Amino acid sequence: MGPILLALGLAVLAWVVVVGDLVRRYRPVWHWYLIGYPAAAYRVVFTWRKVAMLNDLAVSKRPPRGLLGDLVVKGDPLRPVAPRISFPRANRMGLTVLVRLHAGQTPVTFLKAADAFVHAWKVHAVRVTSPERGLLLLTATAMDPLLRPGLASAPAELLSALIGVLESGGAWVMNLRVVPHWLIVGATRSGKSTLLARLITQLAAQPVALVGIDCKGGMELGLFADRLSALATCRREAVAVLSALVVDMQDRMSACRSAGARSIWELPDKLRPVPVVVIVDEIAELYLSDGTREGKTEAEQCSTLLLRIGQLGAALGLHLVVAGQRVGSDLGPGVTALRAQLGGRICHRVNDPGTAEMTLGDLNKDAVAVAQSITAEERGVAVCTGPDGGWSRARSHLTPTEEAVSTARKYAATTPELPAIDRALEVPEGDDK
Ligand SMILES: Nc1ncnc2c1ncn2[C@@H]1O[C@H](COP(=O)(O)OP(=O)(O)OP(=O)(O)O)[C@@H](O)[C@H]1O
Repeated sequence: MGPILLALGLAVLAWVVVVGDLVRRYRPVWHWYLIGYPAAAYRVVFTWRKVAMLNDLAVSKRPPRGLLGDLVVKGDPLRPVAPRISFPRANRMGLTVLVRLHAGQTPVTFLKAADAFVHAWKVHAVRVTSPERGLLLLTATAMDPLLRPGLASAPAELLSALIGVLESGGAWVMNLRVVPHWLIVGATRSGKSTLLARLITQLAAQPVALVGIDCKGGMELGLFADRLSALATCRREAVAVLSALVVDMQDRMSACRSAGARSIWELPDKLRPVPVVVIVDEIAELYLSDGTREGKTEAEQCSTLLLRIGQLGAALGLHLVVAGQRVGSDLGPGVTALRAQLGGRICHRVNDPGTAEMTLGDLNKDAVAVAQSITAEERGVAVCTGPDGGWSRARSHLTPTEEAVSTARKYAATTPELPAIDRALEVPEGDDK
């Protein structure tokens, strides 16, 4: 009887392990609710006091002094008291815990302890936010939701592009009406071009002019030439295109002034010029000087023109999306000034800490640390800023080049014409050597 029972027990155990593994792989949410959450909740409740003490989250309280007749009884040791927490509440991605702060405590010490929570609770990440004064919300994600991101959805709006999914499972949207200019950085093979392809695919169907500046000979943006209203493939052409855009910007300004409008969006439909999105691939190619006087002048011109569009373009329907492998002050002072105008930031894996710092450091130090921890395997993963000043890890939808190219071709006939730029790009006769 004994060996039969043992064999039966082992068979049941093996079955549970195999089924558990299958559920984890194919139904991760079920696995989380059935197995992951109870174990994590147990860890949160039973490790809370210890983690709080080790990370200076507990406050030392003096026990009440006792009175024994006329004598005050003293001498009890100080008692560390951890802040009170709610019972962990499960959600699809992980769990949340509310913490009631002791008087005098601030969220900063809890932010520093986020890593300690991750290890003690064996979860992927813990975010600390404060929904109201005196309360903290610890949001733990069980596993990296960006490993197998689903498809998010977002309402179709003019100048808005659904790029991918946020770590929270929500839609990652670049809405140029809300955040007019963007800086996208990432080392080689980190996912920049895929993201630009996604952006172009999303904007292609909209009544928007797309202008490409790709000084790597047009290798990247040239693929979408059918849907581009203009494409500059070298710095000389970039100066011509940007100068024409600045002239166009001045025309838009006068149109708004004479109609008493503060932006092109206040103009009547008939008078409203088409919005223009200028996509720059590899910003360094515009700013780095080759040592020649001509190169230096062109770099300075690009810097000044981009800055002008960044400063004045938003209300006039001129938007910048600037991408590059790295941005740093060595590209010249103009790049720091331009960065200040590019309110939207996307930082993929980068090779040097300086680039992550330059991209996100002026907005949020924690975001810099998260961007620096993106690995080479996490292609398409980035830290992006949100419209509310917050930030998140996110992953772009993988848009294959063929799909992006065929979408560009499909909407080629709707490409708005920008004659001023076409004229600027025409090679003057006798200058075609
Ligand atoms: N969101 C994504 N999901 C999955 N894979 C991705 C994603 N984005 C990019 N990749 C993969 O990473 C590879 C490199 O991406 P991409 O060409 O966009 O990088 P890049 O940063 O533009 O590189 P380079 O600077 O060399 O052009 C692509 O071939 C693609 O397969």
